[in-house]
Amino acid sequence: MTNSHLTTPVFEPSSVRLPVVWCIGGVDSSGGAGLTRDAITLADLHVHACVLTTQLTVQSNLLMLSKDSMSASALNQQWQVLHEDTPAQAIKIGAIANDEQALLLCARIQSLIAPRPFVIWDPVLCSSSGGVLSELSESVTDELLSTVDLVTPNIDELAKLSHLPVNDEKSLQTAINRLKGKGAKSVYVKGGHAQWQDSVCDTFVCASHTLYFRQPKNSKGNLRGTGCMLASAIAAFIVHDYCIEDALTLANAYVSEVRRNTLGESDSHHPITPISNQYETSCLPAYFAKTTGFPSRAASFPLVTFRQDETASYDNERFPALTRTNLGIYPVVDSVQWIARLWSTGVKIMQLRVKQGSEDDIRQQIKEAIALVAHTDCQLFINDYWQLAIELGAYGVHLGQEDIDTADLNAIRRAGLRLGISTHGFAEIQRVRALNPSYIALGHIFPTNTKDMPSKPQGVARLTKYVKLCEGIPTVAIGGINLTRISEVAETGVNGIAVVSAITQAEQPLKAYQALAREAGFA
Ligand SMILES: Cc1ncc(COP(=O)(O)OP(=O)(O)O)c(N)n1
Ligand SMILES: Cc1nc(C(=O)O)sc1CCOP(=O)(O)O
Ligand SMILES: [Mg+2]
Repeated sequence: MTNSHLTTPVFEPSSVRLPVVWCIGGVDSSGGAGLTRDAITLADLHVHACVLTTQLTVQSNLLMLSKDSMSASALNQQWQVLHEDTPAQAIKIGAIANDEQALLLCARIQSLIAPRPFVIWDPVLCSSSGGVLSELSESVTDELLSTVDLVTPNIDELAKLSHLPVNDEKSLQTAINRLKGKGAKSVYVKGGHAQWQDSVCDTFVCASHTLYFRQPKNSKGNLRGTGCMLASAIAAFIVHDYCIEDALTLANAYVSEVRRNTLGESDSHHPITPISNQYETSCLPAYFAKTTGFPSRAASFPLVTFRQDETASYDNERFPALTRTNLGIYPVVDSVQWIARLWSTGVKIMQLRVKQGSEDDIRQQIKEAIALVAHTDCQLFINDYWQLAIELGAYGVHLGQEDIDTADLNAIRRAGLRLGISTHGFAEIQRVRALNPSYIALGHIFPTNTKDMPSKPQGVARLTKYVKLCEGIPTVAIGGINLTRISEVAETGVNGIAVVSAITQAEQPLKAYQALAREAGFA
């Protein structure tokens, strides 16, 4: 990973009004955690925070002195007023004082009309300064678990919620399954306290898949409120319309960046020293979180994997570099006839993406396409058929996310083939950066009719951020790019622009290629 700064403007302008997140939790008088931390985090990430107070806790950085809970009716009143005045796009729940408050919240959330706001519960049972914040019965805890969309326990909280010991990978998985059995829709476990791990590995489990987010272990200082920060940041990225996987990746990167900004890179800080007089706080080193805005350092982003052992089977070496990285227009075509038609334009990169035909026909097309460009400087990539590409000596292979699980990446690299991989957001980019491919494709930028896409169009503002995050690895933009849109795509600094229909559906494809190249400033 590089240490470069991603200096892109923060959030793409969506609307005049800021999106709204409701934070429901306790006031921490020290300002280290709780609602204050939530509101600071949300403001830092361009979100308006409404605060619904469950309790007032009197805390210093070291200890909790007292707490006073709101009545459920006072909490209800806060909800009612805001519901009419400033509805939430997401709700972040922190410390809930008692069963009465919890049941009120469950009833309120369940009565929200679809599409209801995304609800995250950070089940802070104890404060990091010591002291119990939440005393919930098992049945009420279970009701909450099945009501919210995402619960974000640390290891100790997971053990308490599941009533199971958590002390290794297996018991962690068993405890997560127990929460799922109780109706939890998705669970994000913070691995910071997992002594058995040699990196900090957070685990996300939902109905369809599991993701792991890894950061190097950081023994520096004890920054309070990072759990609140993480859950609030997830809510912020959700209301900025990121999918859950990207919101988690960004929130993880955000906390890592704030931590580094506050505690620095070295271990030369003063450890927090116990104090003799519990009311005397002036000698405490002040670890007041220094906010950073949208995470901007590539090194702050976690490594994302879809299996615990995902990287274990990789050689961890780079794939061969592209011969030239100023790629220009990258035609993606569905037959060798197109390759024959286009190579004479001087095109620097093409892809054969055949989706129909017998195995013999596909083999023949790949063979002919390789022969056609053999004595040119056109870098030809074969989509999907990595075994044939190796066997027939292609220049490179292009694979999608699902292919990574089944293709033998080491065999592709050992055979000397270049590898391009598709991505559709921050989580996938972080998965793929670790593989050191020859290029990373970033899609789909605009709506496309060529392929059914499960993800949303990314837009140019996000593309700009992706290009910076991929620094050091060539990038290719794809999806819905045509003559009208191409110049703004080229301005993001992407190395190549892949198109299907803008060339193959054009009346005069060769002229269309030239016009696209001119408009993008590549000609
Ligand atoms: C340059 C480029 N980017 C993305 C894709 C999509 O590849 P993949 O995810 O493998 O999907 P299919 O193309 O196989 O439908 C691509 N082909 N080229
Ligand atoms: C094949 C493909 N892959 C995409 C991705 O985002 O991974 S978008 C896409 C279709 C691109 O076609 P057009 O240029 O006609 O929009
Ligand atoms: Mg493919």
